[in-house]
Order: sequence, then structure tokens, then C-alpha cells
Amino acid sequence: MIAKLPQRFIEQTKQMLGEEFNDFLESYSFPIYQGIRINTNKVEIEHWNEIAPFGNLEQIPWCLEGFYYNEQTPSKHPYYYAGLYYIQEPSAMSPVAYLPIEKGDKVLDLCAAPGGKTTQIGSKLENTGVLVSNDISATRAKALVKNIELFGFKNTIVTSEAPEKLSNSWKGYFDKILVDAPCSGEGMFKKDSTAIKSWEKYEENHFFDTQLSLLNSAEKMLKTGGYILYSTCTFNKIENENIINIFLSENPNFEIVPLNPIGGIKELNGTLRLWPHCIKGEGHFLCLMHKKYGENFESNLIQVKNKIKDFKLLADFISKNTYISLDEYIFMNDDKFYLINPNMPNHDKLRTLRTGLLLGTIQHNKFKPSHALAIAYQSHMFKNIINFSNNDINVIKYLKGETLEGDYKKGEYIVCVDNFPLGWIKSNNGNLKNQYPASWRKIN
Ligand SMILES: C[S@@+](CC[C@H](N)C(=O)[O-])C[C@H]1O[C@@H](n2cnc3c(N)ncnc32)[C@H](O)[C@@H]1O
Repeated sequence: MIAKLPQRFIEQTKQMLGEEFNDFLESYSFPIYQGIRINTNKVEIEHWNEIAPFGNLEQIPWCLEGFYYNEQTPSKHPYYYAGLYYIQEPSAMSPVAYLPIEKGDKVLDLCAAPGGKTTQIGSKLENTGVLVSNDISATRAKALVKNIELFGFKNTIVTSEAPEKLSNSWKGYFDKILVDAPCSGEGMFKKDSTAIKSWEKYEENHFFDTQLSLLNSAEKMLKTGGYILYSTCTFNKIENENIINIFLSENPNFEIVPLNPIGGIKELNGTLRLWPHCIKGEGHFLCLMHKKYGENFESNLIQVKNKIKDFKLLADFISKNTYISLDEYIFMNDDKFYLINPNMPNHDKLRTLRTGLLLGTIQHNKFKPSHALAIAYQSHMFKNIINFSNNDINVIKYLKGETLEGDYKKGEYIVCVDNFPLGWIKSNNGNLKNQYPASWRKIN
């Protein structure tokens, strides 16, 4: 592995690390660290500890909801399909752990796909405030929508836009912004050999302009008093300290907020580096910045209509099948109903993949509930439940989209694993018609 590292990468890292460089090289022979992060919106850590199916896992020092796993295969367990956890490289849990998010905050995740850090931000917000998750790649943003649905968030907008365009619409709107920038990925070398090829092709200057322009867009969208956390999964100074220094020299109204290193994380001038020879993880760089002063702006918020066509179809379904209150704000677009927070920013002119929680669609004059609705609430919020324990064969059959058997009254049911919702099933004349979305099915 060491022999494959690019020579220039070796030289520049040696220069940064001095005597520690040999320890760094040795870290390439360590195992690849893997982690899961618990969705505390669905299961409290104490409850998780009682039901955890993978034994007693070691906690990740910088993320209390994160745990290392080894031989287990968490992506195959039904709890994964119930959105109880996200599988994430442990050092990638550090940026959000260090971003001081408070309930009710308006948070932007500017480069969010596939959603590792967004799901962590959403868990911290506990469905309060507003979370906007953006990624310039529309394909990658689709994965983002799926992970947000799995985590059951109701306060999220997903966009796929160039940050400059967002910054024209949302001046000074956000309290906290995460810029998890695209980078040369030196922290990925051990996990993914294509990262080395790509580094050799592009080198570390390739992302420089994008990284700086991401910070400049973020700066425009941040409120006075707000915070930006800039992170990369690369080690070199060009994409980290140099970017920060240029940004600060062009924006004297920003200052670095020194972060406290924990669990082997190294600090330099207030910024943090997770070096793979010092921590159990593949590596990251983090810098938190505070906007001390600046202009204030009035925000243009989402337009909520009072009268919504076909609202009765939605209301009838919700009262017949759930205990959910529809006192919250409803937004309708085309034939789809969404539950929203009225403090969401207006996004009429932006490419938007999701606004709030998709409740369902009107089809042939009937309300069809969404999969997102089934997994956004706890089982006690639904009137009709079919519950299986996690080792019941019916759980796997359901997740594979197969027909189940059972004598249930006609109607819509929520299938649960150990009382955690997995999705809808429809009972009709002794037939249980599986409604689990084809694109979500468990293949093996
Ligand atoms: C490091 S990855 C983000 C990982 C993500 N934060 C997570 O935790 O799952 C960087 C992302 O930036 C996106 N990206 C690249 N250029 C961008 C730009 N100019 N604006 C917004 N996103 C961009 C890429 O599509 C990629 O998904």
C-alpha cells in the first residue's frame, strides 16, 4: 500500500509531520475503521444500548452517538431499513460534532450528498428549525433525499444548485453553515485506491477555486453572529490552511473559533486535524469560523396557502390511519402534499428535490401515502400496525417486496420491526399487498 502512495504526497506530508511521518506511514497497515451513528430522533442512546444487535461496540470519542464496528454487517440488519443508524467513516462524524448547532437553528449543508453529515445535523436539530441540504450533483442529491427520508426529517429542503445561485436567494438567512468541501481526498487513500489515481490526475490545486468560492457563497448566506464549519477529508495545507487564510484576509468580519482537540485529534492555530496515526479514523480537517459583524437582511419565506385543493382526501386518510395532527403547515405542489415549517426560505426559483416531509400524492382522486410518511413517525402514531421481531422471516420477506400472509381487516397497515416502522402494507380480502418501494428493496 505504502509503495502506491504518490511521491509528491509523501514528500509534502513528510514536511508537515517531520518525525511523526513514519507513524503516519504505518497507519496504512491499520485496519480501515468503520462506524455507525445512531439516529437519536428515532431511538435514544439508552434504548439503543438495550437493543443493539452488534454487541457492545466501542464509542467514537468525538461523537457520542457514534460507534466503531468490525466484522458486523450493519447494512444488512432490518434496523438499517428502519433508519435507526447511518453507516459512516468515524472521522467524518467530527465536523457536525464540532458545529455548535442548537434546536431551532436554520442550518445549511452546502455540499451535502450522500447525506452523512446532513443526517447528523438533522438528528441534532430534532426536527426543529430548518435544514437545507444542497448538492450541485442532481444524481447524488437523490441519495440525499433517500437518507433524509430514512432518518424521518420533517424540516428539510433538498436543493441541487450552484452555491452562487443559492446565495442570491438566501442572503443572511442561516445561523450555521457546513461547507464539507469537495477535495483531493488524501484521507481516502487507504479505503479507495481510485482516490490515489484521482489525486495523481488532478493534484491538490484542482479544487482550490471551488473551495474558496464555496466559502464566499456561504459567507453571503450566513447571519451576523453565525458560524461556518469548513471541512475536508484531505491533509495538505493548500486545501485547508491556505483556503482559510485567503478567506479570512478577504473577510475581516470573520474569526477562527478555536476548537478543543479530543481523543487524539491535533490542534493547530485553532483548527483541527484528525491524523490517521493519532486517532481511529481515516482523517479530516476542520475549521470553525464566526461572523462577527455584517449586513442584516429580511428573509423571503416560503408561501403557505390557506386553502389547499383535495385537502379533505389527505385529512380523511390521516385521521383514519394515524394520530398525526394536521395543525402544522401543509404545502402542496402539483399533486403532492408536504408538511413544512413556515420559516423555510422561499425556493420557488431553485431546483428543489424535496420540501419538508412528503405526506403523499393524489392519484385518481384518492390519497396515496408516501413511504416517507410511514418511516417519519414512531409506531404509536399509527392506528394499524403489524409488528415483527427482527429475526422473524417476515421482516426480510417484507423488505424484499414479497407478499405476506395474515388475516387482517381491510385497510392500510404499517409493518414494524420491533415496533420501528418499515413501511406500508395493504390488506384486502386476506391478501397483504406489499407497498415497500421497489427502489428501496433489500436485494440479499
Ligand atoms: C465531500 S463530498 C460531501 C459528503 C457529504 N457532506 C456527506 O457527509 O455525505 C463533497 C460533495 O460536494 C459536491 N460538490 C462539488 N462541487 C460542488 C459545488 N460547487 N457546490 C455544491 N456541491 C458541490 C459533490 O457533488 C459531493 O457530493
